[in-house]
Amino acid sequence: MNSTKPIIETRDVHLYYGKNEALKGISLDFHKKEITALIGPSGCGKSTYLRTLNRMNDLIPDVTVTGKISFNDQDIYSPQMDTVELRKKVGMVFQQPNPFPFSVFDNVAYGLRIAGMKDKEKIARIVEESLKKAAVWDDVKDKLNQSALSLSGGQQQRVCIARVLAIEPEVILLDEPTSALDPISSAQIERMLMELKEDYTMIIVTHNMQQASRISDNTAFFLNGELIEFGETSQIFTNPKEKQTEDYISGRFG
Ligand SMILES: Nc1ncnc2c1ncn2[C@@H]1O[C@H](COP(=O)(O)OP(=O)(O)OP(=O)(O)O)[C@@H](O)[C@H]1O
Repeated sequence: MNSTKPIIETRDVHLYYGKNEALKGISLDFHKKEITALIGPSGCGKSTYLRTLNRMNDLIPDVTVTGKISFNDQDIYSPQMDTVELRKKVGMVFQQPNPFPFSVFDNVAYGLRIAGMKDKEKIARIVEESLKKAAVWDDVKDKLNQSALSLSGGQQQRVCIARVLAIEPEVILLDEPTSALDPISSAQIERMLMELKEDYTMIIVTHNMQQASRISDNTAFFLNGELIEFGETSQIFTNPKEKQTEDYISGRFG
């Protein structure tokens, strides 16, 4: 296990939707430049937990979060936390590609312009770099002024990843980023994520066990709002300590 200081630390995190307790005391750490997969059956709280890490649950009414979550040693639930800044540093990619109904270029430039950047050359440079890092530049370099909605699903998802990269996050949260895509697009995204690991910390929710075992360093298995087991991915998939983990990864339930 990694002995460096975690970039994100979570301690005894409980989350309630109204009275329904969806997370029942999760403690888990994430280290720089590692990919962690969150796995578990539908409804076990993976997406809910992922959203606590950049306070996306704040946007849902009647949610209560207790426990502690820190990013770079800052308590992200403290009243001083600027959630706009937090979500720049801890970006998110969703299951369905969700480009804005603008051109490819404007999608990726969006966050830069919102942040007040006016230098057109600088914006163009960052857009190109981000599209290259997201491994979609060759597909779109002649279509920068076309609507992002005219691209394939896989290309749209990579443009959405470029949009996140443009605002220089440290952590990228990915909620089933390939489940709406065909196998070729999924494989392209997996390759890209493994390349991005050189520079970013990533946490990915996935139902695809092969995907988790191919790309992640660590795996956390959730069940009914609890963290059942966390460990190196190779250990979780070859020698799980808990019977529930073994049953899940061997397809006996879920
Ligand atoms: N916006 C919401 N309002 C109320 N309850 C919610 C909301 N989102 C999720 N829940 C409930 O919280 C629990 C955990 O859901 P969550 O979506 O986090 O699970 P999951 O493991 O990500 O599932 P899946 O793999 O199907 O996406 C479920 O019981 C779900 O019904």
